[in-house]
Amino acid sequence: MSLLFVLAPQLAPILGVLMLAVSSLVAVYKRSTVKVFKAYGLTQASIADCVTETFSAIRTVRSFGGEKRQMLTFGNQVLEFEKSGIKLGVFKSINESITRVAVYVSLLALYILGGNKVKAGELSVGTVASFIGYTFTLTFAVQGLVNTIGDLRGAFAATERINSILSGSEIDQALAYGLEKDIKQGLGTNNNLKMFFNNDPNDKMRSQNTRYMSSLTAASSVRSLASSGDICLEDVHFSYPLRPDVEILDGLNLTLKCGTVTALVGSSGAGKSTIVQLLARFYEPTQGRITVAGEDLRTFDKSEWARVVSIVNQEPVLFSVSVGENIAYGLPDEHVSKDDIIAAAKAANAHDFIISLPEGYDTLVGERGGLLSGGQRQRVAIARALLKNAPILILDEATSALDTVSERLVQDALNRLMKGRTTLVIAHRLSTVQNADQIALCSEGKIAELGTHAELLEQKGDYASLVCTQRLAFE
Ligand SMILES: Nc1ncnc2c1ncn2[C@@H]1O[C@H](COP(=O)(O)OP(=O)(O)OP(=O)(O)O)[C@@H](O)[C@H]1O
Repeated sequence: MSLLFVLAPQLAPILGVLMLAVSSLVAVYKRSTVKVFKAYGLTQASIADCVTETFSAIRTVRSFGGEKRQMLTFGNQVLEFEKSGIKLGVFKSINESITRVAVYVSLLALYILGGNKVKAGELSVGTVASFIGYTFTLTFAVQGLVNTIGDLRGAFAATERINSILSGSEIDQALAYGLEKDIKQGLGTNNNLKMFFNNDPNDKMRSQNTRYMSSLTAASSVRSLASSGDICLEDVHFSYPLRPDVEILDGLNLTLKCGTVTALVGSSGAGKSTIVQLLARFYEPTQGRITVAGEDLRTFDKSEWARVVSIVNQEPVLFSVSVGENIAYGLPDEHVSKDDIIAAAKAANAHDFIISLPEGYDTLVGERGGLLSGGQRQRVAIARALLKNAPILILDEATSALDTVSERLVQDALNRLMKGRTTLVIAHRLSTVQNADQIALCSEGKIAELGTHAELLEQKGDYASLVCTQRLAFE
């Protein structure tokens, strides 16, 4: 810049005007495109959301014949995206045109003025030529800056959306810092993981984390407590964060004796799945506590707790990798040998169907395991749970969606899985829970009846009526 002033003090004011014009245009450009870029980013994100949601719940969509509705929603979003894209394009081209016109008009003025000065003998041709050369370079640099600022707008709009999601949820210390500790142990040279932790600017938060982590029960104790102690839900109250005024559990007490099977029954909406979510620590009780061998679960870090609890759901989620890799996912942080995978698959009654697949254990299972039948998916999930070998097992309506043959194979595999573990089974079909060591009937957020099948039948209470209703339904 100073070189330019030395070269041509007379032309510098023109350059100043030129720079001022371009800078003003940059400022105007920045302000005018914020909203348009934001709308463009949002419509793009909503298309992605729609696709992810549809494909992750494709069975539900199909079972309701919802394809047309999903296609309409997707089509509307594409049109919205097209509209906002065109609007953005128009904005970009108007701004680009104005910027270019301003630049070239300024250059024209420069040529005229420079030419006149040369003609009058005030400046040499060389000076004017170098001046114009520098001005060109500067102009293109400013234009590049304008374009970069344009791209940054899009990035800012996306960042704002991410921040609005992050700021809406509090950090779950038991999960976040347990996870951080876990990942740090395995960081090694993995730069993909390192980038999550290198830039923590908040030292205060870090010292809180350290205090929090040091108050946790040691990892080795978690497994031994879970393997040897009863699990007690003591006066547990719970409301979901999105409906804090509705009490789902209202002073619930229940003991799951170590190494035995407890069946949880009750009408729809009674709170059975909520109990599972609390045991898995997806949520914490709003009042009361859950203990294992007398230790409050909140003193365990969540990743340690996750290692000692296996959950097998009615609709197990498989990943779109091979069958073998899905089974090995039972121990995600370890190298699992092929022999261990096969042993788990055999115990889960899954080996025979797996070896009949086109590529055996290397066969890909498709998106969410969609290339396998419901019973096959469950047996793969059971093999995964067997490999995990967790002392606590939760079966959430694991056999209710199967035909008789599949159900027998799955039930057989489950019996093997349940052996020696503290198990909680949720099943609507009472025939599947009759052999449990105890049956708990959940009603209005409490355990209303507790005992063996025979004891509860004798009580002639709600459980007895449920059994009666289901018998009638089967007759
Ligand atoms: N994430 C949530 N946010 C708010 N309320 C919820 C949430 N999940 C469940 N509920 C409510 O909590 C209550 C208990 O639900 P829960 O799923 O525990 O019942 P359930 O006994 O397992 O029912 P089902 O046998 O039909 O699965 C229901 O009234 C339900 O509407």
